[in-house]
Order: sequence, then C-alpha cells, then structure tokens
Amino acid sequence: MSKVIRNGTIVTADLTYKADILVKNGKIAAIGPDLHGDHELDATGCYVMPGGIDPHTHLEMPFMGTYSSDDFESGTRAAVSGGTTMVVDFALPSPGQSLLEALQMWDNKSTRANCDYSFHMAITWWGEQVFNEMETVVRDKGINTFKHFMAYKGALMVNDDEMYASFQRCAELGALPLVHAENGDVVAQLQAKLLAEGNNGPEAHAYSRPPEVEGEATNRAIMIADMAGVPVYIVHTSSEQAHEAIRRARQNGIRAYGEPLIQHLTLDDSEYSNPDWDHAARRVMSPPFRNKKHQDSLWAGLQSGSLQVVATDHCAFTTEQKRTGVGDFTKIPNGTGGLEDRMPMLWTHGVETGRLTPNEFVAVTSTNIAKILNIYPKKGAILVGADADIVVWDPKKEKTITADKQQSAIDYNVFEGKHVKGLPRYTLSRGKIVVDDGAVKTEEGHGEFVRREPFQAVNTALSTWKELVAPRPVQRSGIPASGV
Ligand SMILES: NC(=O)NCCC(=O)O
Ligand SMILES: [Zn+2]
Ligand SMILES: [Zn+2]
Repeated sequence: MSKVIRNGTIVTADLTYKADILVKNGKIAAIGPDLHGDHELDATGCYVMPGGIDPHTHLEMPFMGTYSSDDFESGTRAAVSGGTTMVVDFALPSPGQSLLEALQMWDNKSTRANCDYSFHMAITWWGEQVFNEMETVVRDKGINTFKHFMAYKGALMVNDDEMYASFQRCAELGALPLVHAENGDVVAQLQAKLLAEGNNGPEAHAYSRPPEVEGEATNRAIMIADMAGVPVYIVHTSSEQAHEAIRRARQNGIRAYGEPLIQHLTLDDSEYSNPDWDHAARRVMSPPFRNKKHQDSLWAGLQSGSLQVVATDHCAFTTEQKRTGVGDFTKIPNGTGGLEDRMPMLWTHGVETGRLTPNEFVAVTSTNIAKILNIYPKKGAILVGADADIVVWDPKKEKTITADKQQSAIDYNVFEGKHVKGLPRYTLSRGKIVVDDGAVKTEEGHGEFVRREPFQAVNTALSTWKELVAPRPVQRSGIPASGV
C-alpha cells in the first residue's frame, strides 16, 4: 500500500521546498507536486525531514554490575516517539571475549527493535584474536566503527599502545575509530582522593572528571589517530577543552569529528548540587554535565561546523539502580536517558532560539552522521530511493516533558518539567507509520540491521599520504649502509 505525505515543507540538510512525498515498499518513490497514494498523511504546517539517527545508545547494556533498563523494544519505541528512526548501539565484548560472540549477543537482543539499527564494535581488550576478528566484523558483519574507552579503568579502558594498534588496524580495514575520551588513570586517582576526603555524594562524580581530564584525552586520541593515519570520532564531547582539541585538529587538516549530547547542551552542573540525592545521582553520567561556558562552546561548534552530530548516549538506569552508589559515588551506574527528547529539546533550544536553522537541525540530527557512518543516502536523506525514514515535524505542537508519559522504562526523566515546542505529527520507519498523529503505534521486531560498508575514499587518501611521507633511510655515499 502506497502512502503520500501531502502539503508539507521538505527540509533537508541543504534545501527547503514545498513538495509531496510518495512512499512505496519502504522507500521514497517520488517527490513532487500533487502526488496521490492509497493512504494520505496531511503535513499542512509541518516540516518533512529525514528521521533522526542517534549514533550513540546503550540498550540493555551490561555495566557497573547491572543492565541499563531500556532494551531494544522500549528504547526504540522512545526513539520513534521523538522522531528518531535509527539507533546505533555498542556491542561490548567482556575482557577476553570474542568480538563475534559479543556481536551474537547484541544480535539476539536487537530482534525486538521497533526501528532500524546498527552496531559499533567496542575494543575492550587487545590480542591476536581481536586483530583477526576485526576483519570479519568489517567485511562480513557490516560494521565499520570500533569504539575505544580511555576511561573506566579496570573495566572497559584500553591503553595507548592498544589504542594505537587498533587504530592502525582500523586504517587498514577502512574503519573509523570512536573514542570515549577521558583520562581514566587520572579519574581513578581523583576518585580515590575524593572518597578518602569524605566526598562520597553524586556531586563528587563531577569533581572527579573535570574538563581537563577530557581535554587531555581528546587531544591524545586525535594525535594517536593522526599517527595511525585514520580519522577519529570523539563521542560525547562535553567541554570547551575537548572541543578546542577537535577544532584545532580540524584547522590542521585532521579529520576529527565531535559529538555533543543533548544533555550537555541543555542541562548544567548545578544539577549535582541538588539537595535530593536521587535527583543528583540520576544525572550522573560520564563526562558529567558542565557549566554555561562549556555549553556555549558546544552550541558554537554545531553552528560553525567544528562539531557535527548531536546524540544522546542513552543509557537509562532506574532510581533503584542508581542507589547502588549511596555512600560511594563511584558505584552509581553512569548514564542518562534522552532518546525520546533529543529532537524536541534540540528544536526548542536550537531552532526556536535561533541558534540553529532548520537545515542545520537536520544536518546534526541525521544527515551528517549518515555520511560519517557511510549509510548516506539510504539514511539521512529525502531523496528518491532512500529509505522512507521520515519525520513530519509539527513546529507548533507543544508538551511538558514528564516521566509519567514517557516511553522509556525508567521512573524519571532528566528533562522533567522542560517545555518543548516542536514534535512529530507522524514518524515513518521504512514507510511504516510508527507515530500516527502523535500516537505511538510501533511493531516489535519491525527494525532491521543496517549494514555499513568499509570507508573507501578517506582511508585511501590517508594511507596514500602516509605512504608518501613515511620515514625512509637517507642514501649516503661512502658509508656502508649496514654500518660494518
Ligand atoms: N556515558 C555514560 O555515563 N554511560 C554510558 C557509557 C559511556 O558511554 O561511557
Ligand atoms: Zn562513554
Ligand atoms: Zn556511551
């Protein structure tokens, strides 16, 4: 059955124009005036945009002795209700575990997804097996991104030598390394010192992860990537120091990408001073919320193009799970939710305030990351032949965010009480209407895995340049080369 989205204004990353969209067999079949189909959706007064892509989620993630509470069903339901039609989650091998075995575990969990999804593979340990399996992950499994944690010492953290080895392997395979950039050694020392001094509340989580910890690690990751001859993507960029490292690298011709989160853009570190322990602990995530100076820096990065993507790092824990850390902030599970609220919060605080244009909104919520992940224009585009992942966005529709009405499985919302203007009237996932005039109508299992092929152009360009400038022995006359 065909569908037509009528009377809307199409907004892409680079164009705004009036046209109807015909959807057939899950794809965009035609774009133009006066189209008709079996089922018609009225987009009068709305913007018709590519569905959002959230490249950073942790659904049912095993972490800090528990599992994040939104799984692929509730997490993707939350996503589509807010206009996001694709998520990219992280397959996390435990130390010593085969990458392929971990991937199988994530495959099993994701069968319940309500919208399309893909995976990043995490490098949590290093060895010959990992080196070899990385090739299978890229070539056979359709995953072209590998995540590295410079924090979480004793758990997910990798060292510089492991990171350098893995980055080189990424360069060979046409893959892109992603990095959680915080200096895990310094964080561990600061945590121990704070605890010894009696600082055990959730506010100490923020004290233990100052912006310098992030700035140093971001710079280090970028320099290591440059030496390995591979681009690099820094996840959850939260501070001016980290942004500055990315900005400087880009000015110097390095392909480094930065991803602020909607939480860091709109919530600040005063949340940790709240006298209610639960309130503060619910907002414990890494990196922590920052002050206004850092928020302004992140907005400026999105405006100027030195930062490219807005994500959520959706990793939702219940209040009960957070309470594991009463008396010891290092045991509070790190993570916050945001999947449902990313697009409405960014529209309200970005487009409604004039910080972003509607086209820039599409770029940072969908198109840029589709290009970075090598899935454009299947995703992130309103073009004939693209997947019909579409959000019909009503800029006049308003609500006050509250946990009582959310799709997420947890018992609170970090944006509780925030008023948003700009919400989906319809969301389509590969042509299926999953938000219908504001009502969520998902079908468990509708989501499909999106393969991502290895990168050709950028990795080839970088390896060509690397070969050209590689160290070579100087040819001298009169002295034997062997030195004998
Ligand atoms: N960000 C966070 O606090 N939790 C999820 C894991 C990670 O991305 O570091
Ligand atoms: Zn992280
Ligand atoms: Zn994360």
